[in-house]
Amino acid sequence: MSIVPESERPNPYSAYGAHGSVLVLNSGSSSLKYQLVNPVGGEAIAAGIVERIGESSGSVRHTYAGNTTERELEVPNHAAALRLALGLFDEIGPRLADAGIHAVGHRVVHGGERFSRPVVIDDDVVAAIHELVPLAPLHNPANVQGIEVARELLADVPHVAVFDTAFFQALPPAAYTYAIDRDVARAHGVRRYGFHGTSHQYVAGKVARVLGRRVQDLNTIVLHLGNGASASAVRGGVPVDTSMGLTPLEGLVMGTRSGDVDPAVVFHLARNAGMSIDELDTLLNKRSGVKGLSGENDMRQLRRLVEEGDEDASLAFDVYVHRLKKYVGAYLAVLGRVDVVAFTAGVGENDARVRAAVCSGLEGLGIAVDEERNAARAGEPRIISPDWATTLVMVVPTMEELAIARQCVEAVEGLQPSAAVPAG
Ligand SMILES: Nc1ncnc2c1ncn2[C@@H]1O[C@H](COP(=O)(O)OP(=O)(O)O)[C@@H](O)[C@H]1O
Ligand SMILES: CC(=O)OP(=O)(O)O
Ligand SMILES: [Mg+2]
Repeated sequence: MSIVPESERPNPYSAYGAHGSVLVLNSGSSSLKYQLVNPVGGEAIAAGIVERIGESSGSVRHTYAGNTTERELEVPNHAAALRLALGLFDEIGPRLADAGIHAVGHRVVHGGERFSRPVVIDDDVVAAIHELVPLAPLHNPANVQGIEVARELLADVPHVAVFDTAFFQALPPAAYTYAIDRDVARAHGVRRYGFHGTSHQYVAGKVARVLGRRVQDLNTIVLHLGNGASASAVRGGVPVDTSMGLTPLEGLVMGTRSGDVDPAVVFHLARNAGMSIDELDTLLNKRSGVKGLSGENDMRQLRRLVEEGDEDASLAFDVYVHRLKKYVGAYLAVLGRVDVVAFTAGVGENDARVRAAVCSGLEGLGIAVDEERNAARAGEPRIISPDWATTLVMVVPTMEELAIARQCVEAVEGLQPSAAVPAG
């Protein structure tokens, strides 16, 4: 299989021609990323990020027409962050009133069992997202704040919620069920939901599109390696397993999150270290992962420490890679046949060393990376495995904002969702 040139790929979204731009808002636990996107061509018209929300020294960066404006300032909460961002559109451009905004798309992290596709937001949807706060205490409160302020400031356009969990609502019961007392589990919504679904779905679809294949014919392992990180096994466009669970804590080792641990670690520390539930939550979500092991959560800094011979950093890197390799092996077994392993997100797209380490030793399974192809840098999807490999290893930049923008148009227009259509 090889890459089909962009000019020869049909654009299934050209029918969206009439729909102007979509403002996409992605509220994280301490940041707000935003992008004004053209859903047809896919380009970002303007983009920005507000960081360190709730801390004493926050910052904002806004890019429009090739110019980037940066400011340091205190941003007390997500509502203030959004007012700040929208103010920058009017100050620096493009003016919101002139931007042809067709809809506002909100990334919502937890949609529970209720939402398996994007929905146009009304008061009932806001209440439902609020009800899911206990399942996503780090993410859903910020999402609700973002939605409330955006609906107030951009009252004339439809707002759409696009859920990280939606794609994974198609997981089979064997993959989403925890083997615990079924009555307790049902009463409290305890099951695996999966996250980063917009990215996993986009990348699985994009792989098919750039290879000129039907997504229905491909089995793909997607490795979304950002600050949060997750793996998925996708058979014919449908997810059959993923590494995150009830919350985005399970699975891979992440920047600050532990990923899989024996749940008895929690009981042990509660009983013997006197730690409270909130302290344990903070320990596993914010003081663990590669940061917990090395002091650094940013992969670039971690790699610098490894190169300086820091032993803690080396162990952190090895633990990170070991966990990833285990998930690749597990998903090979789940899928039976794997056509593509696709790396995406900040680490997956940029860190050749991580990709090489994850694939090393897998030659017997038909998986390998070619050193030269792996080292090449490009913003486009590409193949990095050698010609002899039976599984393609690819780097596929994720475009969550574009995927959200397109799902927004589909929800507003009542179009067939693009779930099975190769996106992008
Ligand atoms: N050139 C690079 N090499 C290695 N890691 C990188 C590089 N650029 C970004 N990253 C890593 O990507 C991560 C952030 O990825 P991103 O997908 O933006 O995450 P999130 O959306 O969760 O904030 C950081 O850990 C950062 O270290
Ligand atoms: C769900 C999740 O982990 O999101 P993020 O990677 O943005 O923290
Ligand atoms: Mg991300």
